[in-house]
Amino acid sequence: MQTQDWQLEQERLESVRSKLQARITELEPEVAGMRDQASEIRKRFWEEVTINTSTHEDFEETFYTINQQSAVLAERERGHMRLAQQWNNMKRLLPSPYFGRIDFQEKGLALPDQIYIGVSSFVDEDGLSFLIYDWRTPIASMYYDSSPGVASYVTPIGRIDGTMELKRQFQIHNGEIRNMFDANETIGDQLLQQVLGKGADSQMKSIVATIQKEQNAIIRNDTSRMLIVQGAAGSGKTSAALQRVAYLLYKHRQTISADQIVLFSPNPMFGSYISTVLPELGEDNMQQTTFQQFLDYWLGSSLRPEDVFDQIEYVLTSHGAPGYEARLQGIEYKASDAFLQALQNYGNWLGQEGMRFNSIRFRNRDLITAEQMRAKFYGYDRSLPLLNRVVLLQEWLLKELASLERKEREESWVQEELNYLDNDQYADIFEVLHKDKEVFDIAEQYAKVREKIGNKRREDEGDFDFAQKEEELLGRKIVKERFNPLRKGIKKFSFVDIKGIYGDLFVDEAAYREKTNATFIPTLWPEICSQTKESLLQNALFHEDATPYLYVKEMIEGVRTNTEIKYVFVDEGQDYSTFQYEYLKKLFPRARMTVLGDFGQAIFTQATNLAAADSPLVRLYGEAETSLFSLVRSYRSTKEIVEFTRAMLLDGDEIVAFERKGLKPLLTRSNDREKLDAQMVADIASLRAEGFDSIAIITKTAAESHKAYESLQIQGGEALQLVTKETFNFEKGIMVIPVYLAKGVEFDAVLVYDASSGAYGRDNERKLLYTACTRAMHRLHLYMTGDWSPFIQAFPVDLYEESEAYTTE
Ligand SMILES: Nc1ncnc2c1ncn2[C@@H]1O[C@H](COP(=O)(O)OP(=O)(O)OP(=O)(O)O)[C@@H](O)[C@H]1O
Repeated sequence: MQTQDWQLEQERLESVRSKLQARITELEPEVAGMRDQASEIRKRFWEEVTINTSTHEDFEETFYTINQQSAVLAERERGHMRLAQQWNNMKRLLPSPYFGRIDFQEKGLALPDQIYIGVSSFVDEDGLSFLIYDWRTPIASMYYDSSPGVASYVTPIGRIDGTMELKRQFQIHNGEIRNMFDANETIGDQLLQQVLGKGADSQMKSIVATIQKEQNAIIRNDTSRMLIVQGAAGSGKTSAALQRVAYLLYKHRQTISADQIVLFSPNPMFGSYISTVLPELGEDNMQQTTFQQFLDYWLGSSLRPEDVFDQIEYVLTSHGAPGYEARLQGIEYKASDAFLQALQNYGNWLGQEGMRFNSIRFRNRDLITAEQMRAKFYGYDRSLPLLNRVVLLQEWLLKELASLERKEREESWVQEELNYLDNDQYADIFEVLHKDKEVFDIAEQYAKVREKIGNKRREDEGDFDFAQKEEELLGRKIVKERFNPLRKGIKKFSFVDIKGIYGDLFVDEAAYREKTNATFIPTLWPEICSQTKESLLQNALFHEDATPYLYVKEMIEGVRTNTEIKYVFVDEGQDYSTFQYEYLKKLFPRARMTVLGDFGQAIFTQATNLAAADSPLVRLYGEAETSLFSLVRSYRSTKEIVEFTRAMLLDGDEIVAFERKGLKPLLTRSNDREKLDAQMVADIASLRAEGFDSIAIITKTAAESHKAYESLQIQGGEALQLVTKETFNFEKGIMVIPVYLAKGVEFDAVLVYDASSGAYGRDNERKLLYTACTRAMHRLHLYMTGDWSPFIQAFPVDLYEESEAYTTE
């Protein structure tokens, strides 16, 4: 790079920075002023309006004044937000205003444009010349998509053709150009090398300066209803997803806001890991949740749904336990398309027979029996959908209940309860009654009606037996209060016995076949049935039953929907079953979906292959509305680690390593676990000394994490953090973590605690080991006593180094 170029760029940088600084200083009082104004209006809101409701006209006038005042307030607040956002953007730009430049000669124009690209736009005083272009503008897409030469970009009014004459990358810190490269490649590897060579952080970073072409296509795709990304470990799926959120928020800033986007993440800790990316880009965070939180919310009060982590812990630790094989078959079947179809058929069957209801009981007797409900329900027109009939039944029940409530007032317990009211309670209710104008009106009306019906002269005030009437009213009130929970229950459909209806699926094979028309039934069905019933009996739900249960519940009670959400993102999408996707589709009917995942990391039994030709995901919205992207280049790990890890997968050949050099993975064995633990502690110390701050000891299960944590401490391991499913914050340091909780995150160095054939020998453990090893950015160590996992034994020996544990106690 010419010194002169460098100097010119530094001068331009200084000029842009001083303009930024000047604008920030200029806006500062305005921003503060608007804030004060808005809060002043808010404070004086009620002083400005006179509430007058004496006549209809006064009321209307009051109403309009309030509306007007709130419109003024809202406008000021919007103005303040816009200004504050501009101001914040400029402050964010100041230390490093841009990271890229392209010179673009548009066809037909005389001179090329210099386009500088940063995290947001900045326009010169003339209001026309862009000193910095936001990375999300159409013109900036060329920076990611094209190399110098013929280039074009698409705007809302059509395609613009021309030639890219220069493409330059910058690393700018605190107003100084630290590095500058002219790139021939789409995005020069040099800069990416530097970025990827850095240490892991407890928070993910934005990648806008080095987005790769194939990632850019995902970020900017705005046509598909369903966008599926299958990508190797470390290929930037999560990164692409987050920059995509920022892109959508920019492109649709007039119509959508961050809270209309929801991201499903694999565990709560992951939420903390990615929480700073969007704010770093000047955008608000989208909503974040886990599927588990959803299940707990919708099922939690009536049943205890097992969480996915307990399920996987069972799968990984209970081999050979009674019922294990059946449970495994059950997990697989209950996540399948076949079961979904069976439940839909079950819905039709229930339309004709077999609905179960809960009697409505009061004071130890049935007010309305399940039998009455069944008769009523099947008395409705059978061509009506199940759901409509349930609603009709609900309406009928509410009416019935109202008349039963009236009758109940005559029951002796009401009088008894009145007698038992102590003086204070009586006085309280009495007082309330007196204050309650409505109740007086009722008493008054009651008197009038009596007068009419009985054709009797209305008693004088003095004749009116207030004591008696009030006692009646008290009685009513008591019954009403007691009936309230029943009413609420009916409104919440508690008269439908969902538990019984779901349980009826698991009686025996013949019944199941009859109710569902199922053609395929797992071989261990009788055992699956007894396990499921047993768990329901204890008011618990296996994880694999939770979503199907919810599906049946909603088939009968109606689907809860959220029409506000416009985009749904599912990270680690391979871990969701067909059911879960069907459920998400129903829950968010107006949303577009982006699903990112890696079948190579499908460690849960209910996995979905995102990219398979018959993937249920493609069927969800249909092929025409679905786009499938594939990312094969792995950015996280060094070349040596990628070459080692991809050899674990059956189809790992297509994974491409990014050219970043490091040490080969190190395999350490010993016959003595204590000695091995001592070796691990010594290795951790030397990794720390080399400057690696984030180190994970990855175990297969939570149980093994506890054991490892304790024995490493005994061997002198200090400052270890034990990560469990309850850990919400991802912190830098040395952590002991089960592999399924380390999904999606990364560490400078990974130490696999036990890579023996005992730990990772079965076929379903291959992907677990792959997931564990692919968390490593710079160093990977594996330890074991006994024999190496067969997935490692099969490797060519030049993929790793070997050593014996040498430390002695
Ligand atoms: N274009 C890029 N520029 C710089 N860094 C990148 C780029 N793409 C990915 N990375 C980095 O690579 C690492 C892995 O990215 P990310 O976590 O998004 O991958 P992933 O596909 O979601 O991985 P996994 O499936 O293993 O969870 C991160 O450190 C990320 O910052």
